[in-house]
Amino acid sequence: MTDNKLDVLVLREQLVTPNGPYAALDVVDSTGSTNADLMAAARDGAVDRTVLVAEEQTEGRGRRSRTWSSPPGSGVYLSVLIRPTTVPADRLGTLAMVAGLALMHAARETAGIEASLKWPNDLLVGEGRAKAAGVLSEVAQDQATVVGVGLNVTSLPDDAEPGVGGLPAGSFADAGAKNVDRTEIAASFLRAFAEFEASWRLNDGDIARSGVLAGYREACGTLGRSVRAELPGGESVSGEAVDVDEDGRLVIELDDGTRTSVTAGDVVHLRAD
Ligand SMILES: Nc1ncnc2c1ncn2[C@@H]1O[C@H](COP(=O)(O)OP(=O)(O)OP(=O)(O)O)[C@@H](O)[C@H]1O
Ligand SMILES: O=C(O)CCCC[C@@H]1SC[C@@H]2NC(=O)N[C@@H]21
Repeated sequence: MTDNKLDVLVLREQLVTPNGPYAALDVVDSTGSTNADLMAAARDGAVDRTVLVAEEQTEGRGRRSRTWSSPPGSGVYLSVLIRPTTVPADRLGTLAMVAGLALMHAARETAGIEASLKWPNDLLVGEGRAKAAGVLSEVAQDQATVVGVGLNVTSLPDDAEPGVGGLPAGSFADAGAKNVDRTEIAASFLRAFAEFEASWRLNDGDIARSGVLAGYREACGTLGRSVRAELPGGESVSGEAVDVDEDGRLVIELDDGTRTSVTAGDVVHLRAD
């Protein structure tokens, strides 16, 4: 656990207009879920590029209604409200990939650790490929989208260990990062996210044209591995993960050489060797 708190003044100074790319940024001591808070704020008219950071979440949520352990002082839990009015609705989901890339950037810049992305958006660290961060992107109304990121800086306390999910929980500290400062990590992530998101938005959410896809493919440790994608209703698709396509789908090559692609929304679990 770290003793120091996130420094809201430093974050605002670096990131909030007129110097930085965000319109507003708050840090709260405790809340249920920063994603839930910004979803409600979006419906109440909160502006584009609003950021909410929490020291602790009591009802942190992961994808597919899973729980995200968010104990005080050991991680970065934040959400960003984006209103990309020119981006078609069917591309909004790819904002989560933008966040995944920004997580890679923050891991490299602040902790100097080796990390990779597990499709669609888990940040894995260390030799055991443990999950140190995840992304939850939710559409509020119209195009308003809340992108939430949970990142373990130090190990989760034993009693906060996540119970379900296919991956062990990891953290920057477990992966060998020293003197990791949560304010620095949050700032690094938010700077990178703003930069990648600006390009994504300028290109109407096209991940190929914005350069997001190229960066993502490079970072994606799932490619080249044998995987089993579990779909709703007990079905599954097994084969080699060979590509991520221009819509962000994972392309899987089956044993008979045919290819099929799966969307993040459809995959309940992705098991990789
Ligand atoms: N702070 C945390 N750090 C790491 N993992 C966590 C944390 N809190 C919860 N989890 C785990 O992450 C899961 C949510 O992530 P996700 O929905 O991506 O599932 P996953 O098991 O990681 O992926 P998959 O099922 O595709 O293998 C939760 O079910 C829980 O097991
Ligand atoms: O891997 C996942 O399942 C996604 C985890 C996302 C967790 C973050 S923490 C900040 C934001 N608020 C939430 O309730 N969830 C996201």
